Amino acid sequence: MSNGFFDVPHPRNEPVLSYAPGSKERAVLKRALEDARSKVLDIPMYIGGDEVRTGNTRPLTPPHDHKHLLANFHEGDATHVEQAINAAMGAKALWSELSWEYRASIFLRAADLLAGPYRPVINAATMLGQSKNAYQAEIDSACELIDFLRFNVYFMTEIYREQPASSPGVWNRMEYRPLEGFTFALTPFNFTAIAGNLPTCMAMMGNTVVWKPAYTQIYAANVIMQVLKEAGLPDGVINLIYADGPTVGNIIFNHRDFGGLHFTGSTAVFQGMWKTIGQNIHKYKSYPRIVGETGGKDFIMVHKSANAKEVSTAISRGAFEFQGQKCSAASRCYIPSNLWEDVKKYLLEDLKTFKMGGTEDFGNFVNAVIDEKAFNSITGYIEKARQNPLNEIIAGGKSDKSKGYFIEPTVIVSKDPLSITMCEEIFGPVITIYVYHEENFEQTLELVDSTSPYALTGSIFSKDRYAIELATKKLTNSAGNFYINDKPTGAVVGQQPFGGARGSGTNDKAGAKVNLLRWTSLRTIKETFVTPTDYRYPFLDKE
Ligand SMILES: NC(=O)c1ccc[n+]([C@@H]2O[C@H](COP(=O)([O-])OP(=O)(O)OC[C@H]3O[C@@H](n4cnc5c(N)ncnc54)[C@H](O)[C@@H]3O)[C@@H](O)[C@H]2O)c1
Ligand SMILES: N[C@@H](CCC=O)C(=O)O
Repeated sequence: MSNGFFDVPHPRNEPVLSYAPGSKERAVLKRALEDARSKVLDIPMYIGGDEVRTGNTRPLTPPHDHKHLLANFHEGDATHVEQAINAAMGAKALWSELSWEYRASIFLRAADLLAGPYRPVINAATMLGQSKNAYQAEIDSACELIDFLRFNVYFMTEIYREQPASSPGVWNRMEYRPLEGFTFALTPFNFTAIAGNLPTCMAMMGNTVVWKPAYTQIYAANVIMQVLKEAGLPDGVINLIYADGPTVGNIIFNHRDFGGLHFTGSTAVFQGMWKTIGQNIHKYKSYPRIVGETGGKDFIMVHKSANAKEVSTAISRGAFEFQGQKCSAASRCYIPSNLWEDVKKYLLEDLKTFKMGGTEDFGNFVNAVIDEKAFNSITGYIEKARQNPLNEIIAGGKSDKSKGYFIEPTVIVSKDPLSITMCEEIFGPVITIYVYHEENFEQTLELVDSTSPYALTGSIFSKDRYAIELATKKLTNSAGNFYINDKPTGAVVGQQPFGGARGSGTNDKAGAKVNLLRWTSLRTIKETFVTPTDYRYPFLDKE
């Protein structure tokens, strides 16, 4: 029984540890990396209370060292998708009726476990499984995931507090029910925090979940599941399965009790699923909620008044951190002719100092791309760009997949602002730069807006306030996250709610109250204290 209106701890962003040479956290993380490297895990699916091993195993290897075996995971098939749905449906009644503060406690405890004993474990898993260096793993798998859990609990209580007005003699109440049926979380490879956030924020609101991560993120997904179990998540609330996407989708999107999709991944996959859900709409008990955060072709737009060194630094970090595999990564840049020579000089100086290699060497700024398919796709774009006489590759362009999937950070300068690499999402360490005449700022803003179907992130660099205001207005719909004098990556939960519109998704802002609202179905209750007993209006017969 719960008697009390409880306040949850006010969330603060988890401090980012530095991993400086000689620091305690660096030593602990190094040990966690050694420990993880020294064994081969056997990773099951988690369905209901069971660890499910099918015997149909597939290997997991570090992208930067693909001959080293980290783990084998057990792949499932259609029967496991059915089992996961049944487990989610079976757990629903108890979970949805559990008082919210007990649900909240589980996720707050998970956050503290991640901030404490599991921090090196989940960072090491992300560094090895996804080839993310220590600094990038820390902001993702530790800090952002911890923030998602703590802030979402807080946002949940803000939602529950929102209640309607009541007139005299009446008490109106708003009840925040979970969605009917079960929900589905489909998560990408690139952020451990996103993989953890999508299923947990639905579960927090009282839903039960079938969760399918990208195969290339399973190594860290397994740690998330261990943390949730240790935090006390009851069996069947989140069911983690590994089966190929279309197999899973085919069963889930044909199920009468499918209640909602929480997706992050590529635009093409999202659009395909939306179409299937639309075609099947008559089969469902309710209209499923559909939330998808998808691709981007994120820009840096520079005004003639900008500082060249600031711009080159934003390119170095915005385009090449985590090998450009952030949906927010800068991949097209518009530089005025008066600044180009300086920006180019500083950028090439930076690139010469980049070290590329595995994640266990903390000096490497650049690591490997996620897998061979991504390697082939990205190098294919570079080769196509090389063949275009309007392009010049001024840095990088080489690659080697013999030990790991390494691609040099690549800078293409294009005389054609609509060349392929200016327009399409590449999702790798490649940026294309278009140098415009310094007096053509306004026309170039129009080009920025119309070049790509996406609208995820973008930056304006300028010292001129009029130019900043003009860009902010002209690019109103070009980005869901817009940055002034900063790189377009690195959104922080609670500070820059994240997501884009147009081809980049439904813009339901990860790590924000508006996102949690999608996972609840409101019931309005009106209670009348003195119920009328006469149908006549008070003065009906007094005329
Ligand atoms: N907007 C954002 O917030 C955001 C954040 C991270 C990544 N992304 C985007 O994600 C993409 C990179 O991630 P990815 O390569 O893992 O994306 P992806 O679309 O290939 O995969 C995402 C998930 O969908 C599954 N999947 C793939 N094809 C499927 C199908 N036909 N049916 C059902 N499921 C299917 C995958 O197995 C994976 O679990 C990029 O486009 C990037 O921009 C967007
Ligand atoms: N939220 C992250 C990007 C997530 C997508 O990959 C950022 O802001 O850089």
